[in-house]
Amino acid sequence: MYESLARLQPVILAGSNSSRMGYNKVFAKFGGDTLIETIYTMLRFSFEREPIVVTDNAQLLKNFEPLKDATIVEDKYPGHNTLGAVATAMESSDAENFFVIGVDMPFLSLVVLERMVAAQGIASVVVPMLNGEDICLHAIYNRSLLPIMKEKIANGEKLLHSFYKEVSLLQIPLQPDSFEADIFIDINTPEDLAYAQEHFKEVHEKDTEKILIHKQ
Ligand SMILES: Nc1nc2c(ncn2[C@@H]2O[C@H](COP(=O)(O)OP(=O)(O)OP(=O)(O)O)[C@@H](O)[C@H]2O)c(=O)[nH]1
Repeated sequence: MYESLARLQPVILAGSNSSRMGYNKVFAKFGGDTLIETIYTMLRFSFEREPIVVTDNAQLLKNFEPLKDATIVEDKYPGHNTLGAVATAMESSDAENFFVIGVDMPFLSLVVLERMVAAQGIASVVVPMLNGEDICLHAIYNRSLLPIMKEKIANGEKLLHSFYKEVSLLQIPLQPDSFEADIFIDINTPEDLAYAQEHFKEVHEKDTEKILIHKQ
């Protein structure tokens, strides 16, 4: 089932602004662990390649015991946010395709992921789309994007989708109000965290076959 994910390089963006959360959300408690552990473990068990964690403070994460064996790289383009972080990941791995997820998105749908994986190779970005919005931090990026990303960085850009209009892009539409769409929660505030915690229980009860969660 997970065979098609084998070549993908999973990447967790774990920068630590967290201004809406009020504390570093990387360490927010989620499902008994922290968000970073939840995602890291989930990806480790689901992908063949070891996840790369990209952060603006590598030492902080290296000192965190549950990540002691993790590959943690520090942003090579500080101040260039998610755009710089993905470029950093590409420069730290020889992989062709990168599955990029934010540390604040603790669920993965196998159904959506399989659709994305099937589409990789057709376009240089494969991104789920919900209500007309691209979910940039749950998407697959091809290495061929690196030059345009670096060009954007040189021009002062920070946003990952700054180059979307200039490259081949495949959007995977999600049905609003569906179970699939429901798991695309990103956690920005304490209220989001409380909601996701509640949702976490529901997801467990509902459909663990289709959802990758860290519990094995
Ligand atoms: N490595 C890295 N990750 C980042 C950076 N900026 C944002 N991220 C990650 O990208 C994801 C989405 O970022 P935001 O939702 O804007 O999170 P944030 O900037 O920490 O939070 P706010 O300050 O509330 O906007 C989160 O997983 C962040 O950890 C960055 O400069 N470097």
